[in-house]
Amino acid sequence: MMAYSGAKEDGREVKIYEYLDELSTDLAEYISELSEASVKERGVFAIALSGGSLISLIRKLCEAPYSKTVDWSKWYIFWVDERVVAKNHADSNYKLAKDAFLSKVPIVPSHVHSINDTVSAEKAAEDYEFVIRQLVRTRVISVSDVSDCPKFDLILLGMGPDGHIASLFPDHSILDEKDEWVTFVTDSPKPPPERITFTLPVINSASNVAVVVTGSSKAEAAHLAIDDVGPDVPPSPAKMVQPTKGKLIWYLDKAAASKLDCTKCSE
Ligand SMILES: O=C(O)[C@H](O)[C@@H](O)[C@H](O)[C@H](O)COP(=O)(O)O
Repeated sequence: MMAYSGAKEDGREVKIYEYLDELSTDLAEYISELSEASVKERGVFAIALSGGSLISLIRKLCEAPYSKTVDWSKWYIFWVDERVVAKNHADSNYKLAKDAFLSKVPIVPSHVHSINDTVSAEKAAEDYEFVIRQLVRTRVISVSDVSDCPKFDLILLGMGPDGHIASLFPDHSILDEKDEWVTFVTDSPKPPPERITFTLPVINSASNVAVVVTGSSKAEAAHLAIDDVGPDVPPSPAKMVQPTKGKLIWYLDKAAASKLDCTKCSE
């Protein structure tokens, strides 16, 4: 049973689940509904994945009914962030998604847009932005009418205990990046150090963003990102996820939600 689902004043929704199994069932249903709506509206579904625990939480999409009901041929896959390692390396977000998800559903191989793993982080970010530009031009990826940024149908994020999302880490100058769509870091505090990442303007231009957070190690970061903690606490990267026109949903398990202020959470 879901413990709590509440819409906040600013259009965000926070969903809290007693059991991981329920969270992942609901998440699969949510993704399949967005896919259906997007295919109906635009003929395609452009989704960007992160790495980490998120991937195992979307695994139900590979099972019935979704394995059969989702229009996989219309899916285009991107990575919100990627570690700059070979695609067959254990640290690769591509490999993680491929092994646990993409290889189990009939996605068209040419619709899977992973990074160039043979070049530097800087060049990989540049190449990836170029790929995205081409697909915006042909409207495989929609475009935001407010920011000129790509408008992904869905961006899926995890969050670290330090409040990072994608490869946007706290107190990093990358958080101020306004011009690039995809940028790089060579000093990630979470290994491996070299990564490429979507920038905040791209994340905040998406039609839908879901932040999926589980486990007690993330409870404090979830509280700081979701609750109103006043102007004295500098916003974490996760708090800076505020889609301009899109919809934001937080999917939390009970442990990750254990430090939220919300009074209704225990109802
Ligand atoms: O490449 C990465 O490291 C991920 O894309 C990263 O942004 C991840 O989503 C968070 O670190 C949460 O990871 P966990 O859910 O595994 O804690």
